[in-house]
Amino acid sequence: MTRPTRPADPVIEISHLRKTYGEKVAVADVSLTVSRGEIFGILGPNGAGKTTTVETLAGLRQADGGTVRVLGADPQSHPEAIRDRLGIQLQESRLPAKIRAREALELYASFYRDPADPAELLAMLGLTDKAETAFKDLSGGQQQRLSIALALVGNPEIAVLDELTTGLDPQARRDTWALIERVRDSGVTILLVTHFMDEAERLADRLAIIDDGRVVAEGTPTELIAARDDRRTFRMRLPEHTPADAVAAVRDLPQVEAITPIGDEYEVTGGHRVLPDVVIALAHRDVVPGEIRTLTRSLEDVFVEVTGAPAESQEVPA
Ligand SMILES: Nc1ncnc2c1ncn2[C@@H]1O[C@H](COP(=O)(O)OP(=O)(O)OP(=O)(O)O)[C@@H](O)[C@H]1O
Repeated sequence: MTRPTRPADPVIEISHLRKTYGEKVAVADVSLTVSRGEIFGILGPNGAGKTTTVETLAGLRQADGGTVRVLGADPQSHPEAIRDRLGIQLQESRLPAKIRAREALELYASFYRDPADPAELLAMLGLTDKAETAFKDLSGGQQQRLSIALALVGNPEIAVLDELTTGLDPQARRDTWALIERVRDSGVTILLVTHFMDEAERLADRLAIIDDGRVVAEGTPTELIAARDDRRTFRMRLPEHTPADAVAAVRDLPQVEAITPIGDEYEVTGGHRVLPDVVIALAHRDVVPGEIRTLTRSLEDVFVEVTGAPAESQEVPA
C-alpha cells in the first residue's frame, strides 16, 4: 500500500475504525487523515463502507472500534462540539416537494449560531433566479446545488459531500466540480465521497481507496498512479508484410510480457524498457513501426488493480 508522508494540520483523524451492522462488517479497519484546506476523496466500489465511514465521523453512527477525531473532538461522545463546524450533504438528500429554495436555506440557517447569508449562498451557487422555485421544479443539477448550499449554510470548516454528481449530465457535473473548487478556495476543507474515477482524479488533492471496509491505497492521484507504474503499454502499427519471425522475436524479449494484435495494431505490455527494446529488436530485422502510441495509466487502472473490481460505469445521462 502507498503510504504518503503525514499530512499537516489534520482536521479529521480516523484510526482503525470498525463498524458492523449485526453480522455484516461494513467497515473493517479504516485509518485516514484529512488536512485543513484540502479536498480529500474517498473512492471505492458500491458497498465498500464509504458512507458508513463518513456518517460515523459526522456523529450520525456509533463506531464499534477505533477512534475518530474531528477538529480535535470525538463526534461520538461530543456531537455538539462539531455540530456547527461540519456540514454534511448525504446521498439523495430529499426535501419536501413544495419547499422553495430560499425557504429551505433560511430554515436550515435557523439551526445554526452563525449561519451564512442564504442570499449570498444562492448567488454563489448560481441559484438566485431559482430562489422562489419549489424543490420539485428544480432540475437535477439545481437540486444538487441546493443540497450543497444546505451543507454549507452553517458556515462549516469541513463539508462532507457524498455522491456529489450522481445522476447529473456532463455539463452539470463540470459546473459542480468548478463550484467545489471555489468552495475549497474559500477555505473550507472538503471530504468527497465518490465512485467516479474522473471526479476523484480531477478534484481530490489526496484520496483513499476503500475496498471491503479497508483502505487499500492512499495518496495524491499522481502518487497513486506513479506508485504502481512499473509497467508500460504501447501500441504500434507494423508495415505490411512484416515477417512473422520479427513479431516472434519481439514476443521472446525479456522485457515483453504480452503482445496482442488489436485491429491493425499490436498492443505491447512489459517492463519500463519495453519500448526501446522492441524498437531495437525490430530494427535488427529492418522493420520500422509506422506509428507508436504509448498508453498512459489512469486512476481507473489503479482502482481496478487494488480493488479487483471493474470500474463503475462513468456513463451519465446526456
Ligand atoms: N443500516 C444498515 N444495516 C445493515 N447493513 C448496512 C446498513 N448500512 C449499510 N449496510 C451495509 O454495509 C456495507 C457498507 O455500506 P456503505 O453504505 O457504507 O457502503 P458505500 O461504500 O457507501 O456504498 P455505496 O457506494 O453503494 O453507497 C454494505 O454492504 C451495506 O449493504
